[in-house]
Amino acid sequence: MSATQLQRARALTLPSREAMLSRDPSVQQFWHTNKALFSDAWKEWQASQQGDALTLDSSLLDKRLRDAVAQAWQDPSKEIAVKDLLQEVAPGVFELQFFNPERLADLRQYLESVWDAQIPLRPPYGIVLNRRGAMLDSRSEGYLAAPNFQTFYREMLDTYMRPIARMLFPEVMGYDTQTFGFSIHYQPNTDSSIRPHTDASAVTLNINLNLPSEAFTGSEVDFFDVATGQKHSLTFRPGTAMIHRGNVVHAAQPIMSGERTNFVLWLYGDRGQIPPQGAKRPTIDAHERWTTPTAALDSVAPF
Ligand SMILES: O=C(O)CCC(=O)C(=O)O
Ligand SMILES: [Fe+2]
Repeated sequence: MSATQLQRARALTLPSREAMLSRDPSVQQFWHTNKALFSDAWKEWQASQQGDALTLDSSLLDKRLRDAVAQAWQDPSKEIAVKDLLQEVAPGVFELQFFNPERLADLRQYLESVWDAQIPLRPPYGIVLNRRGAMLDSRSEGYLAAPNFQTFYREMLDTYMRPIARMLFPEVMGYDTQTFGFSIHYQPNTDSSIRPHTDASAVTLNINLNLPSEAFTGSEVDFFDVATGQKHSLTFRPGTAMIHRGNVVHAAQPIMSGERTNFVLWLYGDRGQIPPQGAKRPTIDAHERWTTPTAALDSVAPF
């Protein structure tokens, strides 16, 4: 009997961490050569999961957010109800309850099953290589191509993130056609921190996936305010998200105990464009904000 695509994908050996870090050409070739195989394997894996599979949909999200967003899509003049759920926790950094903490166990279990699938997944290595993270966007090599996850990923970006980003940062309008995303996982002694940097995004939504029972210490995210020279250290609570322009300098302090898991989602324009420095904040009608761009998704990946 011939092997299935899932079996074939599982039989492959992931490029070494050293090869990935040195960006050895063989690594890109590995992902490129096996792209269709991995895509088929994820479909096959998903089919094999039916029955005990979690329905990945907006029922995982905070109910108040879900209701306010649904109302704003119906009637954009009511978007203020969404804005009321956002708190500015540092200059230009807004916090919101994104996931329902009580549903995070389901989502995390899904992500565990993704690891158990043993299909090669490419970890993110933007600034540092995060060993227990995965690329989420279809533009990325070795991304999490399970179709139901992809539908959910698009919903997070299209239904939730983009209109919220446009409300807070109107200058991103038009620089928000393209998407990018990855997951990260910190734990002491392996991947524990990230140095100060800006993101190559117009806007970043960083969502925490820690269960209420998963306490951690350290791992504050520092946001640097260039205007005042002040540093604001913020701590994620389960299911909360922080949304900020990509050009805000930020860093993650070392995690001292426990673990932290987040989804990091980006929006930017075609060919990686971001709003020019000091871009004026245009006045945008609410009806323009609550729309989904029709531009084709390009295939440029920031890393
Ligand atoms: O630690 C965090 O949550 C922030 C991660 C981050 O800034 C990044 O991956 O670009
Ligand atoms: Fe970042």
